[in-house]
Amino acid sequence: MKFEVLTIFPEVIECYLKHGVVGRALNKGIAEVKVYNLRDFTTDRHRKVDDYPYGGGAGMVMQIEPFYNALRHIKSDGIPRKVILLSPQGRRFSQRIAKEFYKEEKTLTLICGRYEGIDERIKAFVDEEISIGDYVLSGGELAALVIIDSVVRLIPGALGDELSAEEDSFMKGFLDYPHYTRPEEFEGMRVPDILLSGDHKKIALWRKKEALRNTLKNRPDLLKNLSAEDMKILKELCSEINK
Ligand SMILES: Nc1nonc1C(=O)N[C@H]1C[C@@H]1c1ccc(S(N)(=O)=O)cc1
Repeated sequence: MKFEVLTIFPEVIECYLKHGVVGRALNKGIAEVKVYNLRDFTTDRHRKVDDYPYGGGAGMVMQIEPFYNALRHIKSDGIPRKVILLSPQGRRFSQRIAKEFYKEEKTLTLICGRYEGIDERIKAFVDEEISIGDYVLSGGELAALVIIDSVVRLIPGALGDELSAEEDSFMKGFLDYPHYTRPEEFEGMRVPDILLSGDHKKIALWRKKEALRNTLKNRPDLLKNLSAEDMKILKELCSEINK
């Protein structure tokens, strides 16, 4: 899986790519990220990337030319890619969209805006606009990293042998179960005995029940299309809660 990021702060992206799951995936060669500094695609000696907005108003707007020059350079290889603009106005990103991007197997070219955004004419060169949430960030770089991280986790081998993306909570369609590790007791709070029992079948059932409990409490909207087994567990849980 290949990613390309257009940004005025390449170091923000490059720093994140040195660590953790994404860093290991890049070192293994199962993912590739190319970061392009927009200032390298300017034509003036000040390497200017923004200007005052037509119509007045506060803030600055990113100029289209550096993005256009960068995209023309990048696209000259003729490889199919999906050009994505990160902005609060885009389609809301989710695990489902991460899977969609992964399965498409196209290079994802991520355009990161700053300031008040990018000249509207950028949309003539964009395939899709994506938002990671209903808030305004200082830059699209965090959103680009969210997409890179969540898609890279789906690549076989990215999570290492002991884990798989299928284990991720949102991959199963609901929230995760609680996790514990040593010590067995901390400030009077004990690890649930079931987790110390060694009975893997009962532990799996407990984890499913607690995942459903968390989902019922925090994201009931995710409780749809449950299997008959999960529905049975959910009903038991509801009767316990209503006792
Ligand atoms: N949320 C987000 N999800 O992805 N990107 C997000 C984000 O906040 N990016 C901001 C830096 C840039 C930006 C882009 C567009 C606009 S605008 N003029 O469209 O309002 C405002 C701000």
